[in-house]
Amino acid sequence: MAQTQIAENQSIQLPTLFGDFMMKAYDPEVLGEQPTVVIFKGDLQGREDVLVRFHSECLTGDIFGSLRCDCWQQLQETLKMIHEEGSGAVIYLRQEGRGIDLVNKLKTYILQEQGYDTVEANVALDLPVDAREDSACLRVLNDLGVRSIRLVTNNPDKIEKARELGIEVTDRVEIEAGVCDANERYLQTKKEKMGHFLKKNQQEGFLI
Ligand SMILES: Nc1nc2c(ncn2[C@@H]2O[C@H](COP(=O)(O)OP(=O)(O)OP(=O)(O)O)[C@@H](O)[C@H]2O)c(=O)[nH]1
Ligand SMILES: [Zn+2]
Repeated sequence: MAQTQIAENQSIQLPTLFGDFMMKAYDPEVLGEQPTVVIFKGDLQGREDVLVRFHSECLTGDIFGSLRCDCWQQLQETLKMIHEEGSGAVIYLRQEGRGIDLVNKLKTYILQEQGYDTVEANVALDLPVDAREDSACLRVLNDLGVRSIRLVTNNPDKIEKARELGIEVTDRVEIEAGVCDANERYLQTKKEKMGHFLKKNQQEGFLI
């Protein structure tokens, strides 16, 4: 007979293309929002310097493999890194379009097709350039018992926001993946206008 008593917030096993992981979903704190998800490996209770990525939802990239951005490649690369290291976590935040939502992101894509860059397109539509709020990360890290993290990101703002939340970030792990024709301008804009630590480009190997 199956055990029907399910402990609150229990993790499930998630075998993936990248190895065996565990997964948990958290009820949203705000009604109507999507649950934050964590996919992780290893017993992280009390651990320091855990490899962690805060990954912002990107339906076009994460689900359909869009090459307009680098999200899908970053997600895959991080899961591979965690698997190789034997422990770590990806906190999947429901912040589609850097928090402006999918419909608005697609509107910005229409402007980008007319020549606007990713920042200009948001501004032209009177949308914030970055509307993300990361407090869910603290909730997840506390739940897993993680003491400090090595954050997988190229975004300096993410590190600063994490520290403001009280998360101890001991190091940054760079994650450059999947530069191609379709996302080169997007990456260049992240580097020039948002200060991302990005080096590579597809021809010369490095962004200028
Ligand atoms: N508004 C907007 N959002 C986008 C666009 N392209 C991708 N995104 C969203 O951007 C988010 C990912 O953020 P990025 O700026 O690519 O990277 P980051 O997460 O800040 O930094 P990394 O940790 O280095 O990946 C996802 O939520 C995507 O849906 C775009 O052209 N406009
Ligand atoms: Zn994306």
